[in-house]
Amino acid sequence: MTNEDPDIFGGGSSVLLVNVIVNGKKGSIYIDESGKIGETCEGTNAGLKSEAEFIIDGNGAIATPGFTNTHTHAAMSLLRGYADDMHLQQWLSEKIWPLEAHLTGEDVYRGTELACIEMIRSGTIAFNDMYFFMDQAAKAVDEMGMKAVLCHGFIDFGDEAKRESEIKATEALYSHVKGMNNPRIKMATGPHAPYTVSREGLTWCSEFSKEKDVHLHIHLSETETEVKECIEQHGKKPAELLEECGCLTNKTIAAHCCWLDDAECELLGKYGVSPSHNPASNMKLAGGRAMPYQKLLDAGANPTLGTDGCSSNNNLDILEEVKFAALLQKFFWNSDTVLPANEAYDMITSAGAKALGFGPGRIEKGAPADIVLIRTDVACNTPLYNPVSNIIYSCGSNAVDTVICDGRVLMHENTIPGEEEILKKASETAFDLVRRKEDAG
Ligand SMILES: C[C@H]1O[C@@H](n2cnc3c(N)ncnc32)[C@H](O)[C@@H]1O
Ligand SMILES: [Zn+2]
Repeated sequence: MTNEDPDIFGGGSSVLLVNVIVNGKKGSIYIDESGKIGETCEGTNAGLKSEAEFIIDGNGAIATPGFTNTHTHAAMSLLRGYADDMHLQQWLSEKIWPLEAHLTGEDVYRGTELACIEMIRSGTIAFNDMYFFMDQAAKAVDEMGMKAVLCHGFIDFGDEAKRESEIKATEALYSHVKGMNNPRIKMATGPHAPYTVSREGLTWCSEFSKEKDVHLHIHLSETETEVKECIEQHGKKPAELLEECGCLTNKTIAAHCCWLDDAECELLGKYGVSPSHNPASNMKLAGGRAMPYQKLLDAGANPTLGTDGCSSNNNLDILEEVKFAALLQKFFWNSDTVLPANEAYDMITSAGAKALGFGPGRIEKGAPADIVLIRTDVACNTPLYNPVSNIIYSCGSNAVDTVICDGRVLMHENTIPGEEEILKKASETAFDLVRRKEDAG
């Protein structure tokens, strides 16, 4: 690839991608100054060459729509490797939550920057994030040039005072994001899970989401224990409880969904919910069951893919995740045809983009220019019978060369501006967080 000018990272410029494989054919893609795809055509299109401020020679790369990660806790990148090989409830209550009690806004800013670097490196352009101090997450996303739906993790454990403070945090995030007026950044309500949020809390979140027309992001049926406890406590299965509280809509993203039964899959389908499959996290925390992908799809839900946070994964590599998804579905459901490559590809492109409301997730005229170039002059792409097969089953993120989000180049020739400094700061911040916790006893 030819263009060495560092200004290519600035954004707001027209860019012509030449010598790429787009929608299965050799061609070029013109991106206009507003960050939209002007046109795609076969050949190099000499006419457009004079108009474009930058020309990127893809050298035969595959141009794919950028990928979407529909469930993560980005700033948990700071907790990577902090607590592994534990049972989920013990992991959360004995290790993760006590450390998170010492988190600051600065930690979340640095952790989210680190997460963005990692996501960009695997071709991710958008993500759905649930954490704390989300104004600081928004700052990092704004600067890094990605797209995100951000929510404050709302946890009340049935306590009214706690609920009031979670409501305030959610309202504050709404005002903050509105004030940023950045179309790449949206907010959602984030009731953590049916086992950490009261009926009143769930209902408040669903009503707020409807009133403000924003997404709702929740963990659903990750473990068998939480399903049993939900039935004991509420006399209902988790998805039924969410329906009763108004939490199921086509703007709902439900992470995990491992233990849903057939009737619950039908409920998610009826409301057009987007389930987020998190195979690496589920395997690592030994959830014991894979999301019923085929049942959810057949019921009319919009299955998508997420990495979960870095302390249960332990990375944010969507290309690794999508291979895990395609393999886990086949292994767990004992079916060699379930979740074929083209459907796995849809999960991280069109379905993910639809879930978060960020364009069609396809390379077509008028769509946001969210485009990733994947090198073909590498072993994992040789031979190239079928680009989609290679992306799902053989490519590692080391083949990702260039990442463009809303027309802004975030990575080019494997370089992300400022990366070294971001990694250094994140490492210092992580050690400082652990030290603060230890000092507090
Ligand atoms: C937003 C909240 O969600 C927690 N969190 C992180 N990973 C998981 C998981 N697999 N299941 C449930 N909660 C999780 C974070 O640690 C934070 O406390
Ligand atoms: Zn999670």
